[in-house]
Amino acid sequence: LALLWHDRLLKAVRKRATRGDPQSVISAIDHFCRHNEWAMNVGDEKGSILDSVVSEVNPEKVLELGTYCGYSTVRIARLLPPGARLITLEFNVDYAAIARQVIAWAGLEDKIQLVEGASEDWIPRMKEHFGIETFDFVFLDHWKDRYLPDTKLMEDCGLLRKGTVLLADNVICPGVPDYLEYVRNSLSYKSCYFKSHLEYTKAEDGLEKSVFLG
Ligand SMILES: O=C(NC/C=C/[C@H]1O[C@@H](n2ccc(=O)cc2)[C@H](O)[C@@H]1O)c1cc([N+](=O)[O-])cc(O)c1O
Ligand SMILES: [Mg+2]
Repeated sequence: LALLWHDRLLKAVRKRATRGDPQSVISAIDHFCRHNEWAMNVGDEKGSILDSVVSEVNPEKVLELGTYCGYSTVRIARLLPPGARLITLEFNVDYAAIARQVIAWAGLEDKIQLVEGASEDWIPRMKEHFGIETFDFVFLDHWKDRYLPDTKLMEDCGLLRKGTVLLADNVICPGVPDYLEYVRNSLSYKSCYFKSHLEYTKAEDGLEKSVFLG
């Protein structure tokens, strides 16, 4: 059933969005999720906060944990400077297949590398497999119980440098209490909360921006 729903999402994108126009892909997904069937994309309201943080950081190397349908992948990649690269990790093969088509429709394939597998397996391989020393920006939007262990894993693998920005979705709903407690109390991070709403609803949710201090 999930796959059928995702096919309807793809049809909506193909119908409403213009090939090669990322903004129209974003609007098409938001329209579908607001008027047809809710989905756990970061959405338009939190998405514009994401946009402003990405524009401020202007990153060369980006890691996204949790591609899902590729909505935030397209949102981020459309703002990246030429030559910048986004690696996005997706565990579910069905979601990955949808995301690849969404990314292709937006015309952003050459900026994005979608990797299928678990974050804990791929984070330790960023250097030898992708030649990545450190990331400038990380967007966390995957399983909520993985935010903290994966952040510690990125630290241990030396993938964070002084000034790397972590931006975490859903810090209120569904919530990531252990991650929040860590980044807000650790001396290695400067953290701040951007209050917003859960995608396509009136419930509170927000993004936590945490700068690694080295
Ligand atoms: O649960 C949520 N997100 C979990 C996302 C998980 C995604 O991350 C991938 N992944 C990729 C790599 C991995 O290693 C593990 C999973 C999974 O295959 C899935 O595509 C969520 C829930 C609500 N909600 O309102 O309930 C709202 C949101 O914005 C959410 O993000
Ligand atoms: Mg989310």
